[in-house]
Amino acid sequence: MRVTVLGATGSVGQSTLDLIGREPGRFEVVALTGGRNVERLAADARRLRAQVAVTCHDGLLGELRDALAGSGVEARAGAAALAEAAEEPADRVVSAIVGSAGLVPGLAALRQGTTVALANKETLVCAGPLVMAEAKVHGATILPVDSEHSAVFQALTGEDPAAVERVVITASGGAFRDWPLERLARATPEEAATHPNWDMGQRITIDSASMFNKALELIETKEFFGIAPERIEAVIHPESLVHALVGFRDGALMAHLGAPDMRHAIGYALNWPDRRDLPVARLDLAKVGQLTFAAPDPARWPALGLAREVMAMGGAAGAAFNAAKEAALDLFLARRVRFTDMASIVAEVLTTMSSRDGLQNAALSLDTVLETDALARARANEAAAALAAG
Ligand SMILES: NC(=O)C1=CN([C@@H]2O[C@H](COP(=O)(O)OP(=O)(O)OC[C@H]3O[C@@H](n4cnc5c(N)ncnc54)[C@H](OP(=O)(O)O)[C@@H]3O)[C@@H](O)[C@H]2O)C=CC1
Ligand SMILES: CC(=O)[C@@H](O)[C@H](O)COP(=O)(O)O
Ligand SMILES: [Mn+2]
Repeated sequence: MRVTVLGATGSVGQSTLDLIGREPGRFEVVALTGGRNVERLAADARRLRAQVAVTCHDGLLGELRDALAGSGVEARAGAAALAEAAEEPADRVVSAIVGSAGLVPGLAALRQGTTVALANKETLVCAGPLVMAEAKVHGATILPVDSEHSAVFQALTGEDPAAVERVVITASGGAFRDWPLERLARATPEEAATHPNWDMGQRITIDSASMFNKALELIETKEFFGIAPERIEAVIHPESLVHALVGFRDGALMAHLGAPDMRHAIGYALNWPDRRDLPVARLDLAKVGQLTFAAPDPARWPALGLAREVMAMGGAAGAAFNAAKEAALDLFLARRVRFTDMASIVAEVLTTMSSRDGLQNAALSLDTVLETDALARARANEAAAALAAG
């Protein structure tokens, strides 16, 4: 099987390479892409005998070439090279870049009619209708890798979509689930970047603490499965063992359980439509003992309410929401805004852009999405400046 991994140096990327490395001879690695971590990219490209290694940073081409000298792996750099790598013929393209930067290369792969294993949820949040339409036109398949969406996909296999009554995705509650509300404003990036159950990249881990990750996932569920927003629920489940549940018209609720290990969802997408052995821990339910669920508190996690507003708006609202969230996260990481300011900034951007920039009426093309993304980042920085000015 020919495989390309976009975002190979990250958390999902490394879990993917772990699976690939366990089955020598089964996979032919076409392209691996990364960003700043040229050393890791080159080492993995050598070890797995990739045809091409690409860093998204033009300025790192020399470093990548040096690191690959004598290996036979071709070094490339820059945004265009990244999209070209995604277009190389492959049986699976794993889309695991973080942020809206994953949209263009993911779309490039879909336009080749490739089967894309999609971890980059931002692709669907920013441009869901466009991406799903392009996949259809080009005969491409999207397999969800986000754990909740892989779980829903598995629960739906063989079922009549018309019989689905609701979809429930679970949320751990992140780092601050049990913190007193008044302490949240003083939370540091280091505290937010500690997940209770999953070992993930820094950005998604902080998004779990703010619940922006689940907000993105509500939108991802709507766009990928075509389910009406009022039929999609998020429930707090601190153990992260039940990933999602699908409710049917007869009242049956089918749950997907598994250890919090992304190699399950990644392996499922690599092996689909088959199931093969995967090196993930098996749950001992007697040891697990009990599973707990609770309704999310809107005061603690305003991001969920914002996601509902975005789904109601439609148009380019998803692109603005995601970009404002990314910009607010950058500001939080730079310690220029407080943890709780992130939701205020995103809310302000949505309000401003829906009244001044016609967000909800935008016809969704790639250009509109990219323009909206850039504008929302600028608006988020304006909102942060206004907050700082008091
Ligand atoms: N981690 C997880 O368990 C899960 C992740 N996801 C989703 O998967 C995606 C990846 O997450 P995760 O693996 O945690 O992220 P990481 O931050 O660990 O990795 C991100 C990857 O993207 C690369 N990258 C960063 N910026 C750019 C850019 N501008 N252009 C091209 N490549 C870039 C990084 O390169 P480098 O590091 O070399 O700079 C790295 O390879 C996200 O969309 C996330 O929401 C979904 C479910 C679970
Ligand atoms: C593993 C995965 O899919 C993450 O998106 C996970 O859902 C994050 O955990 P939270 O439930 O805390 O957001
Ligand atoms: Mn998830």
